[in-house]
Amino acid sequence: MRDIEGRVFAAGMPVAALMEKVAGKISQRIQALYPLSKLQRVGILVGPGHNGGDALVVARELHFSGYQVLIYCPFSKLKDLTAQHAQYTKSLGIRFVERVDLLCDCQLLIDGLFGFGLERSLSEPITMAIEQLNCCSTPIISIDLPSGLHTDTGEVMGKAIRASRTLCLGLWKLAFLQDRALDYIGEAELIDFDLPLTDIEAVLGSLPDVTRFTTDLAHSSLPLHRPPVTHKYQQGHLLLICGSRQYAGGAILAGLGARGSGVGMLSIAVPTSLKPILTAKLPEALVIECPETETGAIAHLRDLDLAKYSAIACGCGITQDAITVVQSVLAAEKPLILDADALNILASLGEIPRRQSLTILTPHAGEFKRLFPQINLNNRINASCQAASESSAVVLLKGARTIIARPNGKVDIIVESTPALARGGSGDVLTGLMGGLIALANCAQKPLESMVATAAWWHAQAAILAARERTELGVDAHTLTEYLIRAILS
Ligand SMILES: NC(=O)C1=CN([C@@H]2O[C@H](COP(=O)(O)OP(=O)(O)OC[C@H]3O[C@@H](n4cnc5c(N)ncnc54)[C@H](O)[C@@H]3O)[C@@H](O)[C@H]2O)[C@H](O)CC1
Ligand SMILES: [K+]
Repeated sequence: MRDIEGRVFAAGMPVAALMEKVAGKISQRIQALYPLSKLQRVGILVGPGHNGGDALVVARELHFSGYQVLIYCPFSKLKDLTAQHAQYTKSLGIRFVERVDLLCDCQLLIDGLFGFGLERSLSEPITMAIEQLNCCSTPIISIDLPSGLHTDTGEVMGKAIRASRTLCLGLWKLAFLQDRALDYIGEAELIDFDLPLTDIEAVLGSLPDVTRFTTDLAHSSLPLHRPPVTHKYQQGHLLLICGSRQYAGGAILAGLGARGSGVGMLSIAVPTSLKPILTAKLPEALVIECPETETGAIAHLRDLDLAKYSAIACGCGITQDAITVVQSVLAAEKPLILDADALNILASLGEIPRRQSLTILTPHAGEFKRLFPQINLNNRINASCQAASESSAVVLLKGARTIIARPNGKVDIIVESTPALARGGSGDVLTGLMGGLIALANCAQKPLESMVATAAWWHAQAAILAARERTELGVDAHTLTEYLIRAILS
């Protein structure tokens, strides 16, 4: 953003004019959210840089609209433009308070302490003030970014404002896509202020590396329409390898996820003792019974011809005893998804083999650390990219904001999701669903890599819809599978 605005200023746009335009939009939005009829007293937190300048313009606009405005600015040295706005707001008779507790009876707070210019950890007295403000129950709207968060990593630099809503300016900053920042950001909203596309592209490239994966993108790759003349083997054949005597449920849920994908044929390889239950739950699937280890895991894949499948998904409920199975699928020349204990087995093998075909790894943070112990997970976006580049696999890192990184550096982030998915079994559903989509796409010779994000988007949308109808408590993994089709109808 610093480089983009630099180009805009160099082209002749005055800095003050841009601030006036941006802050004008912020104050309009605030007035729409909190009209004068609802509340009158607004406290404004002003920092030393241009984030503080934005806040002072907002203070002036709200003052002229009839709000009672109080300003708290605990800095003696302000940037020039900010200092000018401070001088003018004072001249208008807007009250500056010395102590943060004097804002406690405000009905709304606007946070303009720091934006993307925060460059080191905050210290006293600011940290103390932030702590006090976070304890008031007053709603806080942050300008650009909650003050105290690092704009890229989302790290809390000492202390950070816990906003109820954040108005992000111009372009989404990376912090909005980092799990650890989400508690501070509250509702996230983008305020557009007409940055020229040529300047954005000059800095970020025409296809930015990081993409927010949206409904439009998903719909462009969902295989919603079939040719009028086709047969089941032309609609993909997925081999799911899953389950153990200990974990039968993972196999069933992965199977139901695959069913939701619309894949033409579904084969499920399970230990012998699981055959009756899988046949009962998924009558359409071909259930392949495999010899069992003493512990009830799949011992090996018999003489299965792995070449006949369009994709393989392996791992749900297999336990760490199914080592031979994971070795066999790694050697198969088919698109392969590894999840759950297949990832733990892969980690124990010590090395991720290079494969000719696409490999997709779907770890949560714990599995990620076992697979890539040398990669620091502090910045989830960078960590996923590094993992994808090192392993030559597509890495899907599960979380509140699931990240999908490709070996070529492209990253998709699922920006709409729900904590309802934090529940046993929901990952198994995703693996089955993704396996089905990859099998379909491979059979239709469509791009495979975009299907990973499409599956994650679909899975999240189903959970959002289910949570809306049933609350976040009502989205068990089995119920989730029943919302898959409904999620793409709406
Ligand atoms: N293009 C846009 O998006 C526009 C954004 N605007 C707003 O400007 C800020 C960024 O302004 P900038 O002055 O560069 O940075 P900050 O206001 O975030 O603060 C920098 C200021 O603070 C000092 N500082 C940094 N770290 C610390 C610290 N730990 N403790 C104390 N002081 C610190 C630093 O020295 C600077 O003086 C952006 O977020 C938007 O809100 C424009 O208004 C319009 C265009
Ligand atoms: K801020």
